[in-house]
Amino acid sequence: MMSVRSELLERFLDAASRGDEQTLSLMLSQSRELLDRRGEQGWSALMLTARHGHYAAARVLLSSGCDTSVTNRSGQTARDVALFWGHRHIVRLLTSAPGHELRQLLPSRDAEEPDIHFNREILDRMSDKRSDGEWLAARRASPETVFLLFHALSPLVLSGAEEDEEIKLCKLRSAAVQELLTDSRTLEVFLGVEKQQEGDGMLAWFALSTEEDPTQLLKDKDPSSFFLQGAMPGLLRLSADDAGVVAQARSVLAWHSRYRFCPTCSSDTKVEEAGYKRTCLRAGCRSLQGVHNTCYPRVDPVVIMLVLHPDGKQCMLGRKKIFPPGMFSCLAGFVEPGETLEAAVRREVQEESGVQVGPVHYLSCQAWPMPSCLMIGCHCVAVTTDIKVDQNEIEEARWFTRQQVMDALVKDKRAVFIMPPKQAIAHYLLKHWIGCNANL
Ligand SMILES: NC(=O)C1=CN([C@@H]2O[C@H](COP(=O)(O)OP(=O)(O)OC[C@H]3O[C@@H](n4cnc5c(N)ncnc54)[C@H](O)[C@@H]3O)[C@@H](O)[C@H]2O)C=CC1
Ligand SMILES: [Mg+2]
Ligand SMILES: [Mg+2]
Ligand SMILES: [Mg+2]
Ligand SMILES: [Zn+2]
Repeated sequence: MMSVRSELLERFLDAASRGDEQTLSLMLSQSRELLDRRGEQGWSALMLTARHGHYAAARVLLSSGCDTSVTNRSGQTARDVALFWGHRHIVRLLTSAPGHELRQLLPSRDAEEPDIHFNREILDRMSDKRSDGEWLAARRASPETVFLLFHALSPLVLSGAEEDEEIKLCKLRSAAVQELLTDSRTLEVFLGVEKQQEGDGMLAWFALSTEEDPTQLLKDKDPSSFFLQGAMPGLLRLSADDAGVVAQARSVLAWHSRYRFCPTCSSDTKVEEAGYKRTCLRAGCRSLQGVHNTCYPRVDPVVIMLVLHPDGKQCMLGRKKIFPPGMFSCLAGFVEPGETLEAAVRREVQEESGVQVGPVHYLSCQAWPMPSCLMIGCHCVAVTTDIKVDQNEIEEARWFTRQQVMDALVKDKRAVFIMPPKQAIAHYLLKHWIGCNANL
């Protein structure tokens, strides 16, 4: 028996083969995700209209923002199919298709990966050492080893930083944390060894965390050290090197604090692999057979996108109620199970602004440890432009011109909105679209 979903798709593809534009439009208005899907033969609706020379039906698909670059199993696009079967009017239509033009509005990627806040990796994680007890014990005992302290997911930092200065992590040595290391309540996560090192020693880093204030167990507490209050904006003020380490440590610790019990059977668990695994203590638990992702730290993928107007001169930004006054940023949303990044971008934009999106282009990503998101940054082009915001999530969404974005970037007095902070990937998506140089 065919599932309802694939039956729907076969009906849609059949309408494309017959050139039945009414059915195509009707079905798309109910379920837009049919647009670029391929059937059992590997053909999309657009390819079928191209195969049979149905001009009007092909236009219906194109005006819905259909992706002209999709290929069948032989690697042919709809345009290739039309060319092969001699439907020249369709070839012409596809060559000048809006999808084709819209795609050109998408800025290309930088040759180098951008150095966005939280992304820098100064440590080699050495995951193969996580189960090597002897090696870990030696690193733990080494006087040079760096220990970071966390309490309620906040790192211990050094005071003294002025308002606009970087906040520094308090890096403790082995001798200071002896009591913490032997306390059974301490949670320990091995973070890795420094990549850039003088000499031939290995400089390892660990994160330590306890439920009660761990500084009570410190030998010689630095009176000027304190736990950062709240994630924002403190974590954004860390240096790029420290921010990368904290992104890793905070996400793993947040996972421990939220997944204390086995998600499969709710029994107690024990920590293994230097803080990277929790194993159920109940013999016979299903999570002990094979590999279960419930035993490992979680990462939640989130798409974040700058929606470009089909005129190429404007972009859409929205604001949540919790944003500081005047700030507008890119729309974002969690990727749902069984969804591609492109589909997630189209769905979230549609849900939050009512705007339909055509082509989507991945640009770059950012670790976002609140508590463990991976922000997947995209540009995309809208195929409709009327905004109708989802009041639950977004207070307001608007189209902004390039000039307005430029004014906001340089904090000109004419600026009509405030940019998201430069540490957020939303800022980078905007800046990349404007094509500014790094000095801005
Ligand atoms: N670095 C940056 O520039 C930005 C980062 N973000 C981050 O992206 C995250 C997601 O963006 P939203 O617009 O809030 O997502 P969203 O548009 O999917 O809406 C959030 C809602 O989705 C539901 N949801 C679905 N899956 C979830 C999951 N795995 N965890 C939590 N809630 C889930 C909840 O009901 C939640 O209230 C934010 O929590 C924020 O931390 C958001 C914007 C900018
Ligand atoms: Mg959202
Ligand atoms: Mg949403
Ligand atoms: Mg969502
Ligand atoms: Zn279990």
